[in-house]
Amino acid sequence: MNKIAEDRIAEEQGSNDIALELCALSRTFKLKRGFFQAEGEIKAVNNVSLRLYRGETLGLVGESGCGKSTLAKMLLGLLEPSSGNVLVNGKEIDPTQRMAAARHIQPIFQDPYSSLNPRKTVSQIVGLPLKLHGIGNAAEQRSKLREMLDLVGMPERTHHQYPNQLSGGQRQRVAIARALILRPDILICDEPTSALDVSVQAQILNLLLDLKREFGLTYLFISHDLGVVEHLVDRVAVMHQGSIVELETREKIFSQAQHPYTQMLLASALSPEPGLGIPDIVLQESPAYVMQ
Ligand SMILES: Nc1ncnc2c1ncn2[C@@H]1O[C@H](COP(=O)(O)OP(=O)(O)OP(=O)(O)O)[C@@H](O)[C@H]1O
Repeated sequence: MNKIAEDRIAEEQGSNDIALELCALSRTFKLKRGFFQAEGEIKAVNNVSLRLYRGETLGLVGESGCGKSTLAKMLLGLLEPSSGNVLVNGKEIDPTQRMAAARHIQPIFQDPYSSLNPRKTVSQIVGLPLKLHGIGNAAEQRSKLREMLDLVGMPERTHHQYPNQLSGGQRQRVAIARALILRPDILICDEPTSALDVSVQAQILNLLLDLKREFGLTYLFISHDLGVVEHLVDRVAVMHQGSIVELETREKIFSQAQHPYTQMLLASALSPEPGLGIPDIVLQESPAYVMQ
């Protein structure tokens, strides 16, 4: 989909308030010579331009290795783009100003266990951003902390526990509380439920929906699970080999997908064969679909 189509969607939504803008973002990795591979480079993200409108949930889907996490890291200022830039609320992210960007944009990663410090308690983990950013005095910090832990459904008895004493779902609740304690506008959710049991997945997704309403958040929701995406997002961007090949409203993607790769993703998601997954197809060049 091109920019004109994106602008049309913005018009239909009655919004051109842009929370996050990616302008021709690319990231190349150098590949060292190895046993199975020659020296070279890989364009993990190739000239991606996207806008997230305030209050929307944009799904980013694509098979493993298509560049979703690389894109997410650049949005969070954790990885420098090879070219292009990222604007958060109209201001460019400078990777050296990560602290400033953290007030507006926060991540939730797939594996809450590895993203939580095992030597800190729940209260220490969630309270740390307030301390680092010098927000409020000690009493105010304690009250914000309790309020946030309450909102994400962490009972008081867990507040002094360590990550290894929590369930997977509780760990993800802690990660969500930590992401929200600074009251950011935008959450980058990178496969936030794929490490969880199915029953817990639904609870965490519902929590994310409730918090979005409560705080008026904007979400970039990265997932390979089209079932989850269908229930959660307003628009879907389909990524293939580093590029966005289709970007449309959820309704259009799920009922009238145009790009052959999107059609194939949808077909494999519906496949009755367990474990079939998404085949790694190589598309023929179809420049008409590639966003400029
Ligand atoms: N630090 C790195 N050095 C070299 N190549 C990298 C590096 N990080 C990612 N890549 C490559 O870039 C491509 C995109 O990787 P990325 O992790 O962004 O994909 P992904 O879509 O998030 O996959 P998954 O869903 O499996 O997490 C892959 O081919 C990967 O091997």
